[in-house]
Parts: sequence; structure tokens; C-alpha cells
Amino acid sequence: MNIALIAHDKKKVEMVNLTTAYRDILAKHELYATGTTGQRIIDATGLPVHRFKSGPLGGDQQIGAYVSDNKIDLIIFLRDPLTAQAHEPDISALLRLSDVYDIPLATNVGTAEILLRGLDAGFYEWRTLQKAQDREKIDI
Ligand SMILES: O=C(CO)COP(=O)(O)O
Repeated sequence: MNIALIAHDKKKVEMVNLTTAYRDILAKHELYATGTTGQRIIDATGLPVHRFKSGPLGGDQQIGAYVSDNKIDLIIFLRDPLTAQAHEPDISALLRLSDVYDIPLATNVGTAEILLRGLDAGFYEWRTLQKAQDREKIDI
């Protein structure tokens, strides 16, 4: 599965702790991240992460484009609910697209842990089927 990892500045330590704790599960998947978050994860875990631009410079929108292309299966977006973000419209757009395409998205560590454990337990096999069906539709 393709997992997108994003954390606002005040949540980056939580993201590092989460990805370190769940390194073994994450290692089985393809990881994508906004620029700074991705670098922090690489430094902490050594896992390969495809890094997009930093969030304020368009990284959230790049991940949104991947969601609309059916290339992201799960999103962990540790948002800072107490700090205004200059790129709030980009953040809202990504959250909206995750709902448009029914992509599971966690905005806090508690939910993120459940999603990652669910992923490892095989709860997302429907995504594999859905993607195969979508490919068939495109082939027709
Ligand atoms: O701002 C962000 C998401 O909205 C995160 O971007 P960075 O990972 O580059 O800090």
C-alpha cells in the first residue's frame, strides 16, 4: 500500500515517534511525505520515503493529486489544531479529496495507530480489489 505521512511542525516529534514505533509495519509499504516531514522520518527510521515539496510550498496539493490518481491508500496527517497555517486551503483540499475517494485518513496519533494496526491485520485488502477494478474500468 502507498502511505502518505504529513505532520505540522509542532507534530513532527509525534510523527517521528509514531514512525519509529511502527517502523516494521511501515517498512512493508511505500511511503510518501511532504518535504520536511519526510526528511525527519528518513533521519529517524532509515526507511525510504518519497518526498514531495514542503506543505506550504505545495506538498499537500501534490499528495492530493496522487489521491485523485488513486495512488495513495492511507494518509496520516498529524495536524496542529492550535496554530493557523498560511496554506490552510491546501490542507482542507487534501482532507476533502480523501473523503471524495474514501481514503482512510488519521489526523491524530490515536487514530493513526488503529489504522496502521488495521493495515497490518489485512483490513485494507478491499483497496487492492478496488484498485484492480479501477484498472479494469480504465482498460475498457
Ligand atoms: O505543512 C505541512 C502540511 O500541511 C507539512 O509540510 P512539511 O512536512 O514540509 O513541514
